[in-house]
Amino acid sequence: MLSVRALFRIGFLVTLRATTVLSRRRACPLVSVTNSLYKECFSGQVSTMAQSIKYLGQEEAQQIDEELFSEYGFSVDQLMELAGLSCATAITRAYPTSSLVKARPSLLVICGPGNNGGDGLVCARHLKLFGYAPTILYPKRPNKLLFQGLTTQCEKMDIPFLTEMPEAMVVDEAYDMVIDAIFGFSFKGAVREPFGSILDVLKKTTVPIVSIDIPSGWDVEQGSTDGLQPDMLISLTAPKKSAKHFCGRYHYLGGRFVPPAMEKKYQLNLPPYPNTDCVYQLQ
Ligand SMILES: NC(=O)C1=CN([C@@H]2O[C@H](COP(=O)(O)OP(=O)(O)OC[C@H]3O[C@@H](n4cnc5c(N)ncnc54)[C@H](OP(=O)(O)O)[C@@H]3O)[C@@H](O)[C@H]2O)[C@H](O)CC1
Ligand SMILES: [K+]
Repeated sequence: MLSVRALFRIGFLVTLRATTVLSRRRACPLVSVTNSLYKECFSGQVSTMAQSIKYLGQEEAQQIDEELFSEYGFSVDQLMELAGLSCATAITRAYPTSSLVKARPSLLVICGPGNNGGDGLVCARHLKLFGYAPTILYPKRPNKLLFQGLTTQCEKMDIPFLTEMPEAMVVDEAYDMVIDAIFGFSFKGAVREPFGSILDVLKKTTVPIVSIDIPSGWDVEQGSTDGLQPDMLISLTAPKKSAKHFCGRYHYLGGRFVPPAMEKKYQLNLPPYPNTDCVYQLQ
């Protein structure tokens, strides 16, 4: 006899499968479909697994970030290493090298001027170790030791750096995908150069785009109707409100570093990461 708990578990797996099929059809807005499926299938204990993960506003995301440093004693490079590693792990799960079409699994990693860009540098380094061939575009580099160190590490790993953004057709020909590490949760206002032109090129490309934390150029809470439409989103710590408008195929959660007391204080309701995994597939 199957227990009630086992039945809930089976229902959960069936829902995940249905969600995957729907997402491959790029049904949009996907998340509301997903949520209604969850609501339909689950009432009770299991529903707390995915249904009630908190979607953070911009100020709350920045507050949590600040508190991790000031109250919990983490350093930026510590969290950035974990964030970047989880991004590389999620990408490896969604796009294993064997599934890519180019002779070499070539990725273009575009890094912005803040910590989201730092996550991109760390992610590129780990992807190289995982057997991919990343190339980095890092047009606006902060004058800080942390970012200089991350850049040196990539250079020493023979990861090439581009001096300018290639045209959309060149991107499609040369790379299997683009990793968007341009802006994260501190993005505000109209996009300034050189990133406006870079995002314009990205909107014309057809290869899959993987966005770290937020699709760059999207309002952190409202999303965007005419912005990037990434194939994959990797939310760090907890999804931001704009993630409700994500219509791509894969949504992962990474950044498994939140202390339980903080999770409780902000009622994040994070899902249970399996075993020692540093990522959790939300969709
Ligand atoms: N706790 C966590 O989850 C961690 C997340 N990490 C990652 O960090 C980012 C947030 O990093 P932050 O440095 O605060 O911000 P951003 O990377 O989003 O970008 C800041 C830079 O972007 C420039 N900016 C902002 N708006 C615009 C715009 N409209 N046009 C052009 N440029 C813009 C801004 O420039 P300023 O001139 O305003 O200074 C900054 O240079 C988070 O999303 C995660 O990816 C950590 O790695 C680990 C902890
Ligand atoms: K991004």
